[in-house]
Amino acid sequence: MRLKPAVGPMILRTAVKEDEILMNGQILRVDAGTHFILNIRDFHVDEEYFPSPADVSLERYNDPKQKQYFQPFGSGPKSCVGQHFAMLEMKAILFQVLQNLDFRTKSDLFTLETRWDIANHPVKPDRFQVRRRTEGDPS
Ligand code: HEM
Repeated sequence: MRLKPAVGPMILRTAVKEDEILMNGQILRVDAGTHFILNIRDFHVDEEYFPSPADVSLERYNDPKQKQYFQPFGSGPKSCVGQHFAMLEMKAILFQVLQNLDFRTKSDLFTLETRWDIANHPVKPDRFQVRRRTEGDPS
């Protein structure tokens, strides 16, 4: 969801009124009606928000800054209405699948080439080795 956000990666916004925003240390004047295209993936892999961005670690989300900039569902009043349902559904499915099956792949998630149609998926089919877990396997 961070390295390969499932949906997007662009979030679109339009300024409803004239405003000023701080960008790269400079104040930028914005006219009403200005369109913004925000790339979620770009800031998900920005060193400034996510140190060592290629590393996968759940500990990241104990850090308030990384938690704030993790935006796979967008944010604000136009964010994804299905996000809580989607999180529950994904956790339930992953729990069942990972409890029973062990997946191995030679691919590196950071460099794996993917593209977005509606959802994000690998450009080339990937090869996974799948094995049924047995009792006593390391989790
Ligand atoms: C992994 C699953 C999902 C991801 C990553 C995802 C991601 C997103 C993103 C990035 C947006 C744009 C948010 C923005 O502009 O700030 C969005 C909008 C939306 N999503 Fe999802 N979504 C997911 C699942 C779902 C599900 C399960 C539903 C419905 C049950 C849903 C319904 C919607 C709707 C209706 C919007 C438009 C909200 C609006 O414009 O006010 N999404 N989603």
